[in-house]
Amino acid sequence: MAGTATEVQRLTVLGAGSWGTAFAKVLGDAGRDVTIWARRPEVAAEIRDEHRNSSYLPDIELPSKITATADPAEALDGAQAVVLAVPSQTLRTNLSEWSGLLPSEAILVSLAKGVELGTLKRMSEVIAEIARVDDGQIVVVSGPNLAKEIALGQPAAAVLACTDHDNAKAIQQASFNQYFRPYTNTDVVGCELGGACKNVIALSCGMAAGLGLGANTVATLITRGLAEMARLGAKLGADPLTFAGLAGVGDLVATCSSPLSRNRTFGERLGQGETLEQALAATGGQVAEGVKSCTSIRELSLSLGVDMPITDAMHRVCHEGVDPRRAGAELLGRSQKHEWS
Ligand SMILES: NC(=O)c1ccc[n+]([C@@H]2O[C@H](COP(=O)([O-])OP(=O)(O)OC[C@H]3O[C@@H](n4cnc5c(N)ncnc54)[C@H](O)[C@@H]3O)[C@@H](O)[C@H]2O)c1
Ligand SMILES: O=P(O)(O)OC[C@H](O)CO
Repeated sequence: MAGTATEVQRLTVLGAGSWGTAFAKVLGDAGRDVTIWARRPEVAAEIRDEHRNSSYLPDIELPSKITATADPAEALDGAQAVVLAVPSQTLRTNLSEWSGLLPSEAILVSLAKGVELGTLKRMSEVIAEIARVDDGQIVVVSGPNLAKEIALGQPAAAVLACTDHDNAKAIQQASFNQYFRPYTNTDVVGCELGGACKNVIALSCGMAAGLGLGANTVATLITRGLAEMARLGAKLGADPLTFAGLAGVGDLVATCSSPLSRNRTFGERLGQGETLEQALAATGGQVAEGVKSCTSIRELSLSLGVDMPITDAMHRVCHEGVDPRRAGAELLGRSQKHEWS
């Protein structure tokens, strides 16, 4: 943990969705110069000229420190840190298009919470592969960070995980402000698994709510969800303490209980009887990562021999047409066991 963190003043955020825009605001409110890349030129123009992103964060005024462009080369020019704020399943394609433009020394900051379908890789693994950087150059952001609340300036904390403490510290200094308190951590595996797995558990909690079930059921799903993500983490070398922290319990509680969560809302729609297609159509183009990550995390758990029954149930409801009530009954009817076995 020796060394001095470089001061990061100029950052680029690639992705102008909910979290990319809210995180850019965090950085701007911390006094940093931020350029957002937006896929749609009209979104870039609105951010640059009117300091708003009405598609994703209506009614939020963005700091004047933030500018935007739809040209990735212009966005990345001179960046000391590059924040990747696109969905986990498109990150590989997005990053492949940008990799030749990334400043070689820039710290790469990952906001995405998911496990890639097919490769079963965590986001930092995808970034290291495509950008050809060491893992010490990649900082993972995780924790209870519902974008709208952060954009409103409501107090929240996060974890910045990196194997290189100085790089985590540099992003900590760049993002710390009056309402956003980032902590550093070196457990990248645990922080990424926590962020990806909690989306699947939030689907299940939403589904329970959609079925008219109450707080006991939700608390059971959160707690047993924590147990299954911790089992997966243990198998992959994560620090068990991470799951007791912001990237574990913290994010589970926020995502599984807030109506602002896209994953919880998605699950609620399924619980109310909507089909996958109907629930997808209602997302307004915003990503509910758990819908795809339930499949990749399930495959990962099967390949490692880790029991993840809630994740398995969510995969079967989302992708095998199993009725939520039946999935719930099957979860309850599994063989009896010790709490920690
Ligand atoms: N929204 C939150 O509260 C929040 C908080 C923490 C982490 N996250 C994570 O951050 C990541 C991004 O989430 P978000 O909320 O900003 O998502 P979003 O759906 O609001 O925005 C996604 C952004 O990616 C862009 N994009 C680029 N290429 C794309 C493609 N091929 N397909 C779809 N979109 C593409 C979109 O234009 C959009 O600007 C996710 O992994 C999410 O789990 C979100
Ligand atoms: O809206 P969700 O369900 O993608 O959750 C957002 C964040 O990950 C909460 O920390």
